[in-house]
Amino acid sequence: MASTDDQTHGDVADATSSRFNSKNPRGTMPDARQYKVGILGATGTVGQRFITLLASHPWFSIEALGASSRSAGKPYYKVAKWKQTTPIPHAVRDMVVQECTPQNFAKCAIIFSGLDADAAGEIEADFRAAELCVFSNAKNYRRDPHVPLVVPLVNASHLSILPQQQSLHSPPLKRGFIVTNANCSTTGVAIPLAALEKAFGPIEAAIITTMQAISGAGYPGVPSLDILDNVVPHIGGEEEKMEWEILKILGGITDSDGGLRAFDMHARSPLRVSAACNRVAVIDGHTECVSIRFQRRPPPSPQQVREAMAAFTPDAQALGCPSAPRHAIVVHEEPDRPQPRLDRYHQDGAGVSVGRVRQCPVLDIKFVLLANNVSIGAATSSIINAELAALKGLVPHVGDEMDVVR
Ligand SMILES: NC(=O)C1=CN([C@@H]2O[C@H](COP(=O)(O)OP(=O)(O)OC[C@H]3O[C@@H](n4cnc5c(N)ncnc54)[C@H](OP(=O)(O)O)[C@@H]3O)[C@@H](O)[C@H]2O)C=CC1
Ligand SMILES: N[C@@H](CC(=O)OP(=O)(O)O)C(=O)O
Repeated sequence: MASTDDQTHGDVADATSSRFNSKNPRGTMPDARQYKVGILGATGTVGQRFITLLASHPWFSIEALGASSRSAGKPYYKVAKWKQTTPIPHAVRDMVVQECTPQNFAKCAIIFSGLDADAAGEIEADFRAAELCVFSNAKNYRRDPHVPLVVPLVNASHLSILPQQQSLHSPPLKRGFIVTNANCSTTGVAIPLAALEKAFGPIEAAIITTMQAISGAGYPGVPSLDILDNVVPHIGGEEEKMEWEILKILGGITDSDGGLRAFDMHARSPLRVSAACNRVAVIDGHTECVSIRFQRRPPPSPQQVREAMAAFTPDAQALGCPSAPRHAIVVHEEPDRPQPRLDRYHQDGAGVSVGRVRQCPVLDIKFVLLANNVSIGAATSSIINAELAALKGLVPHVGDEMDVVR
């Protein structure tokens, strides 16, 4: 079982828990220089979490903030409806919010995007075309055949498609790219599924029922009269995203006839996924009930599943990404865990909590998971993706020659 030695509970833990991976302690940088980063959608739910997490990041320093023209030109503290449990970091409080144009972010090596999907498509494409490295939370490019959809604790290897994305761009790019992370519910379930496929081989079927927090809908999100005392059994487009994104994330990359590399959508061992998504009256933290069937017969026992999940060590941890959780999956023995209120800020929301691992009388195994939708479901994943890209030499410092890094 994963140790819970560093476990802390409740919202206060957000401000106090030890954040950075001890394998790569604070201050250890790939090349002793900080990367300047910009945040698009900085005033929103995900943008605020970016700011909180990046304020003390050992490699990244916040250089510029962007949002809509409603906010541009004004000091950050005046336009952000700040909902984090810690104050706005001093260094960004008075920063003037910019329009989201590449010129305003020219000093940045890395761009984190928490843009509303209605705006993200065009803006992120413009930033990539301006040779900026974009790490996006928006759904717009997740299905692009040359854009990696990376859950950093699962498929960091998909970053290897980036040179192809750059060479196919018109005109070809030297440093700009887009990396997306997944839908928040997708991210939560992809991590234990990846752990189990690594230990026991292909999973054939997954049936997932989500109970998703209000913050998943951004701010101000779902009206209180719709969600208080209620469960809403529909989140537009969510089920389709989960059923599709899991296949891209858990699939590999193959070489096709034309010499182009392509995502194989878990095609060699087809996985069928059914998702049912519900909005519940929880502020942060998506809970998911998952039943799975393995290809292998006989399937692993619940105890073997618990042990495999607790032992799962993703590349991001082994490589020393500072924001990777110490335990990718924390396995609970208590029959009433995980719970959003108790478990969502464990490890600063960077891991997944799993409990109630038991036999499923219809498929093989069932369990419950909890993932912080705004942290590992959004901002934390983008940040670890950028750490991975930096470690792999894919993110040059502004002003560096590209042959230094490739
Ligand atoms: N919340 C979550 O749990 C998750 C969210 N996501 C995705 O992350 C993205 C951000 O979500 P979230 O933070 O919840 O959304 P919010 O609605 O809270 O924030 C949206 C942000 O986008 C900015 N924005 C809106 N329109 C424009 C525009 N035309 N030009 C420039 N900026 C604009 C807003 O700026 P302003 O304040 O000026 O209006 C704000 O900063 C979305 O794409 C969402 O789907 C992904 C996973 C999880
Ligand atoms: N739809 C998710 C959050 C989200 O914005 O997802 P996506 O980035 O896939 O649109 C939720 O409501 O909880």
